[in-house]
Amino acid sequence: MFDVTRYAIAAQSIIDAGRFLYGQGWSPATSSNYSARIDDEHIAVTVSGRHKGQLVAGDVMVVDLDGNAVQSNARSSAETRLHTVLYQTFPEVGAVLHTHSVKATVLSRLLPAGKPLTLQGYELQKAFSGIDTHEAELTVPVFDNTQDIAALAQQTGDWFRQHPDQPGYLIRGHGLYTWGRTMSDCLRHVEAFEFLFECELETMRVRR
Ligand SMILES: CSCCC(=O)C(=O)COP(=O)(O)O
Ligand SMILES: [Zn+2]
Repeated sequence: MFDVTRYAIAAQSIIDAGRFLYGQGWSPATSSNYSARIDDEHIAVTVSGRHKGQLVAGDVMVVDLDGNAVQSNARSSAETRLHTVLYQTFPEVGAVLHTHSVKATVLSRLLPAGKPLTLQGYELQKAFSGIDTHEAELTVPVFDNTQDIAALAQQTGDWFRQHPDQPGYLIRGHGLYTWGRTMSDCLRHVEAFEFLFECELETMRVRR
């Protein structure tokens, strides 16, 4: 069982995040999925296929950390396991956001296969929790897109267990996953990534 008040707070944070992310153009149409922790065993997560700019309470449901629906007949996000693996791996994670922006999608397609995106020298890197200098090196792995979400969950879990300080990853031609202790930390991380992706794309354009 889960606490209903905690669920309501988590669901509202997801609804609000959807309005913001859709408004920025980072979660068009039914793309993207969002979650927020309720307790050690449960998260609130978006129902699959819902428009993320128009979320209402019925578009958010509860799953356990194995991705099983709790007190709901709805189908949770097709990518639920990409969320649960992060909550299982990092007990301090309180929210996970997956977005489908143009910049994340284009940049992930331009990066050479098998190489992560390395970010260094940007003052804005300090927007990420735990980073206090532009000299820090952020490594953003790029996983190939797949419809085999269980396999991708395994891959991402394995990578982040080895790199627990890195705040997100790209899926090629698909989008961004990032997380934080709170929903507002997580939203800040999405914004920071978007700024940095734009800088990287602009740098590539100028260097061509
Ligand atoms: C229309 S986008 C294709 C699915 C996807 O990548 C996504 O983020 C949304 O899937 P969900 O099942 O969470 O609605
Ligand atoms: Zn997606």
